[in-house]
Amino acid sequence: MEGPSSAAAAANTKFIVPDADFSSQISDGRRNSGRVTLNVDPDFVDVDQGGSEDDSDDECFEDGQLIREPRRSRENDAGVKMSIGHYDDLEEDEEEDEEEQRRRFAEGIRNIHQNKQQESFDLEPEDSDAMRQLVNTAMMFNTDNQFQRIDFEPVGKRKTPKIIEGYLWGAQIGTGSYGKVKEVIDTFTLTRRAAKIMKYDKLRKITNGWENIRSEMAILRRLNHKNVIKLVEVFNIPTKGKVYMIFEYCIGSVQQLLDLEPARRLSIGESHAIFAELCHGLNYLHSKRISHKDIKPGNLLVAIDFTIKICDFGVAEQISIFQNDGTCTKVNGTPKFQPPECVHGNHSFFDGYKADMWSAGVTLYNLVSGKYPFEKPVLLKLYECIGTEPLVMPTNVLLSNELQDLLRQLLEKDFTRRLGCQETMLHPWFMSSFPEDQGLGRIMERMRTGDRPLTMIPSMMALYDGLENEVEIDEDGKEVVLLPRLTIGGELDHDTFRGFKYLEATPADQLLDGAADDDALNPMRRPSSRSMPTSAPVPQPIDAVTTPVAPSSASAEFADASPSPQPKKSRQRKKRSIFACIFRSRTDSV
Ligand SMILES: Nc1ncnc2c1ncn2[C@@H]1O[C@H](COP(=O)(O)OP(=O)(O)OP(=O)(O)O)[C@@H](O)[C@H]1O
Repeated sequence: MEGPSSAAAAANTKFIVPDADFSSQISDGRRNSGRVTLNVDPDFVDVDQGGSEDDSDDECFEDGQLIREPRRSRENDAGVKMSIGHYDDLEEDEEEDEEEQRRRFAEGIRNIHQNKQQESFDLEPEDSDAMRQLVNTAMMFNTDNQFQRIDFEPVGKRKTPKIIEGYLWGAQIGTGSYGKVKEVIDTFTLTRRAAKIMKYDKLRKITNGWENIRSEMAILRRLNHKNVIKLVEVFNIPTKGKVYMIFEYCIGSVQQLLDLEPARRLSIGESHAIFAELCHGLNYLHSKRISHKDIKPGNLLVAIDFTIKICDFGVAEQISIFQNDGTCTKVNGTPKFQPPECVHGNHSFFDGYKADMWSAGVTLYNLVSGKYPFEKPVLLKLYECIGTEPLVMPTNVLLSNELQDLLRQLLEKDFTRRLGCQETMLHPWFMSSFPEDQGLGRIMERMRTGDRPLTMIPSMMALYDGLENEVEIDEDGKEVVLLPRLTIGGELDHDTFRGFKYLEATPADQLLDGAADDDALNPMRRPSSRSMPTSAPVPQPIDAVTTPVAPSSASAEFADASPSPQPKKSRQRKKRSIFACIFRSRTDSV
């Protein structure tokens, strides 16, 4: 499929761009309504929709074609309990003043939108002083019944917060040949995500750019496995000329792990742990008749719970169900990881599954030794080397006989004799275990303390600095400070900034802490296509539909999770800040 020749043409393209129906939907709803709604309550139950959100990700695709899942119109969110700009059910209590200020804030933001006609409100250098003034007016907060004005730093030094399609944008966390990858937080589900941003122009310039992206989306939406990256959502903004793919968030790639090591290699136990997860992911892909064709450490991401996720399906191929083998004809991938049958020109076809196993073999070789089995500075020489030269085991590390045997069988030049995925998983080295401290433990420690803090903090500060403590009334009627004020004098107060702890905590920490009962460590998210993009069963909040629920406490998930015949006295929650929700959410990988 040809890529659209212009943004206008893109708007008519069925592949990514919303169809006419959707265009009219969004003109009613959020996109053109000029409203920014930070819908931040994870307990939110959409009463209008009967508490059951039938927004499975399948709506993104119709007849094999990708269509944009329309965002629900904010006009219908009468049931929203904690969304800036919607306070239909606002209880009259001592906090109304503050709510009033929030409403004023949201109104200011709406003003900006009406004037600027775009989803985000980041100021570019060419923006006028008048516009800046307008933003300043909108960014007023009230801490002690006194308006405060946020002074803009010189434009260019720091961008103002940006919210696009409900995602609050953080910093760039990666770059690929197709575009940038940025960290975002979904303000609906309050989950950390990674957004891959691709420009139409760039996609047009890359050979098969549009085809590859389209194929990546089509393949990814069918996949649901713990070792395969999850595609949460896809949308585009024709006026910006950009396509956005929202993925589950990962803290880094295996390549980054290797780069952190002085010797550029991992221990045998670490390599084994990563290779085992890679094989589980590949086995799943092959069972779905998908050949990845670009397996390498750079395309293995490490999730926050330290599972390995295969990513980058740009050149992956869906093998026809009418083929009884993995025959592929299109050669793609990274040269050093390509098998002889792809680079040597002796074959008119190759087995995609076996090609993946070769790449997995090169990856394993690279993990344990930091070297590549076939390496040459010039591409043609490299290809010749892969096709003809015998495999030599690395000399910088001592490999066990079993590991050497596995490498030989994976890096077998004759693909008909090469090990398949299931055979690999039955190999003695694969099945052997390693001391626990040689597994991913060391990696976990390193990455846990690595440089992946929440990069949206400055944006959240700009939007929410000055909010009061989050308070909850417990069962005895006592006030419990759930989340203390996060800032002192415009600076993050690290002593009270519990979020960092939660963001960095592992599930084991939670158990050790005995904190599993703590609300703050049990993220509650409403069921949504955004947090459950796959075919995972969505809990049906029947109780929530039929039973009137307390406005701010009982979520559908809660209702489901509390089947006790003696209903507990529901907690009365005064208010909840976006910070608290975000820190609860961490990532849905956990
Ligand atoms: N879900 C994610 N979470 C965290 N970081 C990510 C995520 N996806 C991608 N990245 C980072 O962004 C980088 C580029 O992503 P990706 O490989 O998907 O882009 P690409 O354009 O397809 O790249 P390539 O040049 O390999 O084709 C990755 O190496 C990784 O560091």
